[in-house]
Amino acid sequence: VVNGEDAVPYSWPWQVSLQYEKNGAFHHTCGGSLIDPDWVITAGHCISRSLTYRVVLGEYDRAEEEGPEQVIPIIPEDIFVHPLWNSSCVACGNDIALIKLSRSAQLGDTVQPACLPPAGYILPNEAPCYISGWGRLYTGGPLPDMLQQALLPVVDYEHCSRRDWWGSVVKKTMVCAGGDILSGCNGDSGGPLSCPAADGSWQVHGVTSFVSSLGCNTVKKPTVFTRVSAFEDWIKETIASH
Ligand SMILES: C[C@H](NC(=O)[C@H](CCCC[NH3+])NC(=O)C(F)(F)F)C(=O)Nc1ccc(C(F)(F)F)cc1
Repeated sequence: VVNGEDAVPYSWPWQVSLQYEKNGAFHHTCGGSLIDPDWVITAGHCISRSLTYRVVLGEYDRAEEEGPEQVIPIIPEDIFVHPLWNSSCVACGNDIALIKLSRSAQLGDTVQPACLPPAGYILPNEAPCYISGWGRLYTGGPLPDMLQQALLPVVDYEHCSRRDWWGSVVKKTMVCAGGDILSGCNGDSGGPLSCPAADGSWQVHGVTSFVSSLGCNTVKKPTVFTRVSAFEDWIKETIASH
């Protein structure tokens, strides 16, 4: 997250760190969101078939064992990347994946699932949402230890698809947010765009998908998220059948 701030510890209790194993050690590669005690939603581009993954829940400072962490291994067959995701076409969308945990998350003060938005729901322009993650603090910069957050106002499709904004790269199955000095950055992929609902709950409206290859916080290139409300049937189907 570029130009964000340290989150209040455990204030985004659905935020997870998706980590892959390399030479016996695990490394943060993406964010994700707990949406059910057994299921995490992340980005399709976060998954590669050849890697072994684990999920860490109740994480805050990646450099410290603080106590609430729950480290849960992932069985490769329990990763469901959207069938239409094409890794050579991030602009085509469908950048979404579901991960079934090998054991249920223990819910409490530091680990809670987020709600899903109503199917088909479209956020209005300027709606206030938050991005969170352990992605780079600036383009090419380091990964932070503490979870970062930033308030990113939604940029509706009409604005986001303007020629000098994302143009035809952005699709209606995506959500744009931010667009000036605040943005997501590499390593925030797969994490949540969390927006407050009228009833006081938080809904995960976006899965962090891409930023400009010119730089994370490029003016008129807001961070682009997979629009979760466009994939509710697939989410429900996948969870119901596994
Ligand atoms: C460096 C930058 N990386 C990204 O945006 C990667 C996703 C990369 C997926 C493709 N391998 N996502 C992130 O860094 C995220 F944290 F912001 F989500 C990038 O490649 N951006 C980008 C590439 C192509 C297109 C376009 F669709 F236009 F071709 C748009 C953005």
